[in-house]
Amino acid sequence: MKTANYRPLAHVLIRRIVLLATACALLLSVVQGVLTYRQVQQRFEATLQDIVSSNLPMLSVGIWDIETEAVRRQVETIVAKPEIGYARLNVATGQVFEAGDAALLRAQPLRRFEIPPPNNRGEPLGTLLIAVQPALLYQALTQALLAVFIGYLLLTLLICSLVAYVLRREVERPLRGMADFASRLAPSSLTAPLQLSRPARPHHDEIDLVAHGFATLQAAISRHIDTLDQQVEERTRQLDAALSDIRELSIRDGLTGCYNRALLSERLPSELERAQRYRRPLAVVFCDADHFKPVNDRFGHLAGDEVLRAIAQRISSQLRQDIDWVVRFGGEEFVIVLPETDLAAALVTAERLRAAISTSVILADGRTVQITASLGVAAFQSGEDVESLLNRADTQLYLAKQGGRNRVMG
Ligand SMILES: Nc1nc2c(ncn2[C@@H]2O[C@H](COP(=O)(O)OP(=O)(O)OP(=O)(O)O)[C@@H](O)[C@H]2O)c(=O)[nH]1
Repeated sequence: MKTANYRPLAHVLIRRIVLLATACALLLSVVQGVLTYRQVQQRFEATLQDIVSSNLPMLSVGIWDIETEAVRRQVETIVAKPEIGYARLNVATGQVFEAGDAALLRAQPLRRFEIPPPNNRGEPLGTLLIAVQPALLYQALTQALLAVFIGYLLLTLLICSLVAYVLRREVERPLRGMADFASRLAPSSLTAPLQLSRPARPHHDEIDLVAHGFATLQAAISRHIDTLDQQVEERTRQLDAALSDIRELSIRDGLTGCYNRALLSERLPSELERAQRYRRPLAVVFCDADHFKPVNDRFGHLAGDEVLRAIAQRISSQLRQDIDWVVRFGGEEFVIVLPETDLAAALVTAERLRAAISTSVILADGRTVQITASLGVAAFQSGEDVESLLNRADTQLYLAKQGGRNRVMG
């Protein structure tokens, strides 16, 4: 998977939570700001009402008694309040008293209060115009809004930090651990356990389920690989056995179980090479059943086969196990290879073979077949090739046949 586009899930979640929380904090700040603004204004209004209700009666008395100085002081007393920026008293007689910052007159709407006569009967004695002190209002408003905004901001930061910490610990680290584990998985490390080092919890969650799924999958794959290994081992064993069988079939004669000519061609050259190199003796015997055709003619081909098997068995029984070897050269003719054997010893062996073959063969059906064999012996001569050696042994066989059969020549 491409890593360029990779962004940890916990980071995405934290980002979104921070954005949403900030938006919520801003929204709440605005709402809270509006409410605070209204509270501050109400507070101002109450203060104004308070000032007016405590000062209007005294102004009324002052105007009624025409105490100009007292009226002026009263107007100044009103303006001395921090909430009031400017006050102007228009008396019905035309007199004007004012105090405070006259510029505020144009800056904002004025609050107008009628001054009733002391007995509350008759026309108002004048009008009191009041302009509030905007700096104080703004200051109060700003402080309140700032407090609200900073409060929400700190709360948002705190909550986001906690959420980020929890998400990192509970989600990001285990997920990262699983991702690393999955990317490192290889056939050689299939049994390595997934360790997430999570704090102990009373219940399981999705991450535990995925980790458990990993373990189950690993075990299943491991079992599957083991089964495959066993199958491969078993198939290899069967294949080896089949190859061995095929090899045996390819080098054995089906009727007698002796080696065949293919094996002779393959193995005799190396026997000669070894004899040549180490200057060791080696002899070859050609053995051919005498008058075998009449055996077939008289007892039948299957009986002939039986006799051939008996001859092969008799030859093998007279030889050294795992040293000498017998080849069915064709028909009723056998070649016996005698490593580490000189001509004299080979002649002795051949004579033993002849004697073993010439005892009568009792067939499975009880009939008796009398058989003999002629044998020609040749001992390896230094520098000689396979063909020459076989030819010389064959010649000796021919001589044995010519000499009257049932004999050994060499
Ligand atoms: N039953 C059987 N007979 C075989 C087999 N191979 C060859 N023969 C027979 O062996 C006989 C060989 O005959 P010949 O070559 O004339 O030789 P022979 O009768 O043994 O006479 P000499 O070798 O001259 O003593 C033939 O009749 C073949 O049919 C075989 O596998 N089974």
